[in-house]
Amino acid sequence: MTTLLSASRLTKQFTGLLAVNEVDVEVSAGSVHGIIGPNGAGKTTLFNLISGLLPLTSGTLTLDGRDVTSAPPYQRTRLGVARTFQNIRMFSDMTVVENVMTGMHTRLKSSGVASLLRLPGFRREERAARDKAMELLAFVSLADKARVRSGDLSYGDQRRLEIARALAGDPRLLLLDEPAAGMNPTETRDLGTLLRQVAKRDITLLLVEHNMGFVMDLCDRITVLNFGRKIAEGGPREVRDNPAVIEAYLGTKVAARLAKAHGA
Ligand SMILES: Nc1ncnc2c1ncn2[C@@H]1O[C@H](COP(=O)(O)OP(=O)(O)OP(=O)(O)O)[C@@H](O)[C@H]1O
Repeated sequence: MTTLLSASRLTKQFTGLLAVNEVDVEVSAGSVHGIIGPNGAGKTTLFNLISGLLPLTSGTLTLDGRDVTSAPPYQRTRLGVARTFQNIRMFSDMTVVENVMTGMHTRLKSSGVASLLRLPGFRREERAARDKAMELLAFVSLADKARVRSGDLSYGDQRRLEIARALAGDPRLLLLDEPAAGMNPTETRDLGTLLRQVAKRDITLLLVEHNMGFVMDLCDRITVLNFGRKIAEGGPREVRDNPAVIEAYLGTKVAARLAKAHGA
C-alpha cells in the first residue's frame, strides 16, 4: 500500500506543555485510520497540525511524497486535505445546499466581476456547483432537505451535511474529528455505513473518535496517543489487546466487551 500522509516526529509545544511529542504516523492511501486516546492526549492538536491550523514546533509532514510541513491550510486544502470539526461549523442561516456549495468556493474560477455581473460563465459554473452539491446531498441522504435552513436540521443530519461540505472540495484525505459524538446508536450505525461508502470513493479517512465500537468496526489501522506520545499502533484487535492501551485508555471491562462484540 502506498503512503498518502506521512508524519515524522511531529511535535507541538504549548507554553509548558508538550501536547504532541515526536509522533510518527503513516496513513496508507485508501485506508481508514483511527486516532484514539484519553481526553487531552493530543488527538485534536495532531489534527490541527495535519490540516495546518496550527504551526508545528518540529517534525515533518508529507502528503503523497510532497513536503507540506510549512504549507498554509489553503494549500493543503488544494492538495486534497479536508476536515470536519468536533463542534459542528456551518452557516446556520444558509440552506443545506448553499452550505455544501461553500465547500467548493475555492474551486470556482470566474472572477469577482463576473460573479457580480452574473455573466454567463459564472451562471454556468454556479449551475454546475449546485448540481454537484445536489449529488453530494443525495450521497449523504439529505437531498430531500436541500432547501431547509441548515440550523433547523437534526444533529445527525448536521453531521452528514458537514461531511457533504467537506467532500465538495474533492479531498483525497478527509479528517473527521469525533464524527459520532452526540449521535444515538442508529445515527452512529448510519454514519459508519456512510463513511464506508466515502472510503469506496478512493478517499482516505483519518478520524479521531471515542466511540470504540465504531472505531473498531470501521478502521483498518489505529494509532493510540497518551500524553502526546504514540503508545501503540496496529489493527483493531492488536490495539484492543495491547496492555498499554488497556491501561492508559480502554480499561479491562471495555477491552473485554469489545472482544466479545468484535471477535476474540
Ligand atoms: N491552544 C492551546 N493552548 C494551550 N494548550 C492547549 C491548546 N490546545 C490544546 N491544548 C492542550 O493540549 C493538550 C492536548 O489537547 P487536545 O485537545 O489535542 O487533546 P485531545 O486528545 O483531542 O482531547 P479530547 O479527547 O478531550 O478532545 C491538552 O492538555 C490541552 O489542554
